[in-house]
Amino acid sequence: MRRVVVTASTRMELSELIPAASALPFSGVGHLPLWRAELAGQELFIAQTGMGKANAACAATLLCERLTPDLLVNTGCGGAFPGCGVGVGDIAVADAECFADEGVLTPDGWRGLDLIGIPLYEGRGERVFNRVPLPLEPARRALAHAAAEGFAAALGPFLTVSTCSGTSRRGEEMLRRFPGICENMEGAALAHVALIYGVACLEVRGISNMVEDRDMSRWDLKRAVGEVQRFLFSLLKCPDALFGS
Ligand SMILES: O=C(O)c1cccc(C(=O)CC[C@H]2O[C@@H](n3cnc4c(=O)[nH]cnc43)[C@H](O)[C@@H]2O)c1
Repeated sequence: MRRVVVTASTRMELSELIPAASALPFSGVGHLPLWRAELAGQELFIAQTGMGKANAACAATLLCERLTPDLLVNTGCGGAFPGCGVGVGDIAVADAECFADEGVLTPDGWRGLDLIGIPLYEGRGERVFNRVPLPLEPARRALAHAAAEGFAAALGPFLTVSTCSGTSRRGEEMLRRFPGICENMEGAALAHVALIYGVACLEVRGISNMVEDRDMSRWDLKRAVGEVQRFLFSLLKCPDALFGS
């Protein structure tokens, strides 16, 4: 039976998926709040990682060590960069993840880890500095599934940050570092651990806000996490869409 592990940083981002999948609490994987279900002939684990890169990397390591998943799916909400093709309530699918804060601030501006010359990951013919590649086929199948099921969605690179971009100016600065459609706080860490363990990784997020001057009245966390969980549940019920036929 194929094993799929879904992660999100907060309980709110899993609040509809857990009951929809009839998942039950499962203990024994470190400190992690975890649920287990069987869905469409697959074993599904749903884990709450906590917010940010440190929590995400710790959780992903535990999950890869203890559960040896066939696929790691990271979900939750995220901010969309204006003009990238998605808005609040839409779905963003990652084709790569970038550690967008890791680098050097030089007198001539910010530079990525290639300036230092020491990769974050080296192996299987790859040297990864800031940009962690994600397997393209699961991402393309997820995008096609979104279109088929009537969800507005876009595919593109995601940026993972420690400091959320709460101004348009900061958002523009981040896009000068790396092209991207969606900002978040965990994805690159999960993609990085999945790469180390050789586990396929997919990231799908619901857009809760635009990356712009911070105005919480324009955010819709509830709609974002609702849409992405409905989308993800529909995807998880279709092993062909998840793994290919
Ligand atoms: O209060 C704020 O200014 C604020 C800024 C960014 C995110 C939050 C949250 O409460 C959610 C954190 C959670 O959601 C992801 N997320 C959602 N939108 C963004 C964003 O624009 N930039 C970065 N991360 C975002 C993130 O992955 C966290 O897990 C509050």
